[in-house]
Amino acid sequence: SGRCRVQVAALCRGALARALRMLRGRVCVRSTHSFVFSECTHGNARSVLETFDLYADTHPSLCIGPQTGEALDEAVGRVRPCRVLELGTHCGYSSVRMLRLLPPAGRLVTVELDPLTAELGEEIILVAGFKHSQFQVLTSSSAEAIPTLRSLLELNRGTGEGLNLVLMDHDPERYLPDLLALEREELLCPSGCSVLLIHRNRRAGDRGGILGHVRARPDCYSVESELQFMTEIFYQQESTKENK
Ligand SMILES: C[S@@+](CC[C@H](N)C(=O)[O-])C[C@H]1O[C@@H](n2cnc3c(N)ncnc32)[C@H](O)[C@@H]1O
Repeated sequence: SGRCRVQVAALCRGALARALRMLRGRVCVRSTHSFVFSECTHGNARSVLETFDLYADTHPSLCIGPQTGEALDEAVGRVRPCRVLELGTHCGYSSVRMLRLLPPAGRLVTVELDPLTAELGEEIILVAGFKHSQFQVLTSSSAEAIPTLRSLLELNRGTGEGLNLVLMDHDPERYLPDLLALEREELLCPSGCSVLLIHRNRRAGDRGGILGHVRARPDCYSVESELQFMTEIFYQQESTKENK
């Protein structure tokens, strides 16, 4: 019974730790949202981003922040994507960063697992001045969202259409399975798609095994750049490459 008590105590500690983590996550979302909502100039995406950065100067924050944000801006400016997928909306910081740089026909689908976070993130994107014709927030896990994207984005198979940019900042454990699902569903644009992976700690050094997958498939993948907090991989189907 001694061992049983120890096991019960360990279970309780695990449950408590999980509950605290969730609570902290929610506190972070609520306080980030209310700070940005009350301090920014509504309708002004730049002011929204500056207010997020101001908040992160003095509070813990899950947003990618200005440094990685600039690397993201550079990628969006270079790719000029028409169709963007973001996994992990959180409060909408990276969504706003990308939306402000999309070409006029550009559209963003962003996926957030937590319903409260999705709601608050969506509100911030609207506050920044973007319209539902430009973006959509899906409240679901990435695994559930991916199979719905073809009809949502009105993509027809075999027409060469697809996502031009994917930003993964949800859960490094999901990076590889979600990339495999995007491949399986033929959602990556055959003529080229940049996949940006955010990594925040050393443990995510192998980006959840995704780099192994990419390096084993040189026919359709290359590693474009590996920055401190962001890795860019490029997908292109061999048949669309010139002068092979
Ligand atoms: C680090 S935050 C994203 C930060 C955001 N890119 C930014 O810069 O503001 C990660 C978010 O992903 C969400 N998330 C975690 N696992 C997920 C999954 N499997 N599918 C969708 N969202 C997920 C979390 O709820 C959290 O809000």
